[in-house]
Amino acid sequence: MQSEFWLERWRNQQIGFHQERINPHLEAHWPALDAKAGTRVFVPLCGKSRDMLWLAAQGYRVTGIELSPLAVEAFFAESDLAPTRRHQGIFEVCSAGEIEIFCGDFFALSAEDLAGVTAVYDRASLVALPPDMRQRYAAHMAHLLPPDVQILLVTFDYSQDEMSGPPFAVSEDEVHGLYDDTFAIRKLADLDALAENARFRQAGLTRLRERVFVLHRR
Ligand SMILES: C[S@@+](CC[C@H](N)C(=O)[O-])C[C@H]1O[C@@H](n2cnc3c(N)ncnc32)[C@H](O)[C@@H]1O
Repeated sequence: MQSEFWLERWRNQQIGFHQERINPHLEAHWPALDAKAGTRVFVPLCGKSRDMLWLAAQGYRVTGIELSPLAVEAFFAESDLAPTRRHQGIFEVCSAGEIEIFCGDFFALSAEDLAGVTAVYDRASLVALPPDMRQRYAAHMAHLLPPDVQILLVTFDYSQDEMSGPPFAVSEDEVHGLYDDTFAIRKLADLDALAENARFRQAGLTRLRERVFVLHRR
């Protein structure tokens, strides 16, 4: 999926994925990871997710990455935070308090950029990418992340024939195919999400599963 697709989405404010409330799966399942407060949590493809505020409030240092500068600016403005700016390699990094957001392409991050990360919160990131990019995403994630890292992964699954993504359908088998070599995977929740997602019903979906996994680095 081209970067321009997402930049355009943000320019046109087509951001139906954004949630005003903290994601309930994050609140419910974060304790399944034993990430120590004070350590660093990575939020890939973070948009302007308010979940970063929740993680910071739990005592973590939060590092996001987001392609769209509009999303990064909106995050800090809507959180009443005035970010400072620095350059790290090719990235502009905006930070305020315990939250920093790298503005740019996830695939350009290096392992040095994520040194010390103990946990990852991936909601609507894997499902934002088409199949070939999901392979690259999982491989890059495994390359980037330190040993002993854990991931809380939230995915959607439906019949891809009923709707073209994003969000793309990511099956349980695909999660295993992407990560089995590098992570031990445990499913924490498997929910019928159609009732509470009117926009997906209107798009024609007849089935929508939302799944939550915890992944531990092998
Ligand atoms: C479906 S949204 C999810 C945002 C966020 N995780 C949330 O829960 O609200 C996907 C986000 O990924 C960003 N994105 C897409 N490709 C990216 C890339 N290669 N590097 C960094 N960000 C990217 C998009 O701009 C968009 O904000």
